Amino acid sequence: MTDVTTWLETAGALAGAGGLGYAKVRAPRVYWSLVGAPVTWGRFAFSYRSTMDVCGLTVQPSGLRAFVTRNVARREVQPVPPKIRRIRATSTGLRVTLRLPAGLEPADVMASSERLRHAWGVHSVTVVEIRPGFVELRMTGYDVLRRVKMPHKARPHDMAVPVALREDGTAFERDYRKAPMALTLGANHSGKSMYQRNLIKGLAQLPVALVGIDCKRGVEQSAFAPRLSALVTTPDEAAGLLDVLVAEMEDRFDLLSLHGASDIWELPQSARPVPVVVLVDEVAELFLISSRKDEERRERIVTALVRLAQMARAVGIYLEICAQRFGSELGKGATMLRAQLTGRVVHRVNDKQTAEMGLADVAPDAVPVASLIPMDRPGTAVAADSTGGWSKIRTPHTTRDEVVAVCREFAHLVPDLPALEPFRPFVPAEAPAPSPSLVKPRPVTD
Ligand SMILES: Nc1ncnc2c1ncn2[C@@H]1O[C@H](COP(=O)(O)OP(=O)(O)OP(=O)(O)O)[C@@H](O)[C@H]1O
Repeated sequence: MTDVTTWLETAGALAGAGGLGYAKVRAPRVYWSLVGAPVTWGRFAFSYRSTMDVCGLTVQPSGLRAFVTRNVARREVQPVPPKIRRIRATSTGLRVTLRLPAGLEPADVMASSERLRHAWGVHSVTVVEIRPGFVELRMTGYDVLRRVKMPHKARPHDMAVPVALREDGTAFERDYRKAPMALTLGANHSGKSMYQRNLIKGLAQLPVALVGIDCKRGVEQSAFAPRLSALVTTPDEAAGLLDVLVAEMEDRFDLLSLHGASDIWELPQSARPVPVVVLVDEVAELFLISSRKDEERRERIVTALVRLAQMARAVGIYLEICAQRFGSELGKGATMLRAQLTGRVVHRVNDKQTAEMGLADVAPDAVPVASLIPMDRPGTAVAADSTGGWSKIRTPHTTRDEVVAVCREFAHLVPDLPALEPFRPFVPAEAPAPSPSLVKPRPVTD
């Protein structure tokens, strides 16, 4: 058995010494498919039992099984590892489904993931419980977050948008029906706008209304105007828009009670109002005030945001809030609002407290991971949800022009929402392509 593993590794090393060594660095996906996958598969298949044994992931067989092995098969009784139910190679690694024997729990396998990673020589091993008694080992053969390529099948659907890639090679989806309100934190240049850009690219293709609040005078969101139902760029305008959204929420609640429904998704499609996603680029701009006379506006904004965050899920109004920090220093209402934002994505932060603001209440284990995101990896973040689960993700690098093109292509999906009409951004007409000149050029020497 060991001979075959060694042979496979030697074959891999020989291939690596030639052109494939270059592929390992420049095109890790190609290298993985040609060399990494067969080598890892062989290593896994031939060392599975012994690796599980040394990692403490075996149990003593049941009395009957031990009896049969000893007396019928006449073999030595050995500890039993989890049964392999399925092995699948993907473009980024291997997926193995294991049935856990009585006496082992998913946490035992998770605790050994680092040892398994070294034993099989892969980049990472992530353990996911897929249903009671079954876990999936997701191995990646190389660092998939170095150059992010989203899986082909990842497409926006229902109210879910694949927005980034997880460390285990799967797509991270922002699902508004699972986590209706979300907070994205990160220092300057950590990749928050790139995250929102990817989100807008996906949302633009769905039948939803997009509302932008970008108090950086619209520098981030105004380019996406063709697909926006509303855009405001100053705190004063934001206060007006939020009042309109609260009124819209109340009207929608009246509609729900008329139909005896508790949620817009229970309404028949013909009566269902269109979902609205409100994207706030930098929430601190809405909280901060420069003079006493701004206090009343701030109070209005914060009250409206808190009311929307608390109740608007049922009527299909969702908040997507970005901030550099989001602590009590922003003033009254900040922590109350933060507590309502269940989905959390934390990019690189400047201090541990900011990571704690985003993650300590939903996934405390993830705080050290978020604090250690390197500066040269913009777009990398820790995404957590209220179930206590979290994963390391990175957004694909998407240019503004790509998103603008998608917004133009799907501009016809901007829904008819009369209440938002006064906030509809001005969309400059596309410059017509220069038509071919009918005048025949003449040489100047004539
Ligand atoms: N996933 C990514 N892959 C590669 N580069 C990225 C990624 N995300 C962001 N960047 C780059 O990092 C830089 C900062 O990104 P971005 O503007 O999104 O950060 P930000 O957190 O919004 O910053 P600020 O708060 O200053 O607006 C940009 O040059 C962007 O191209």
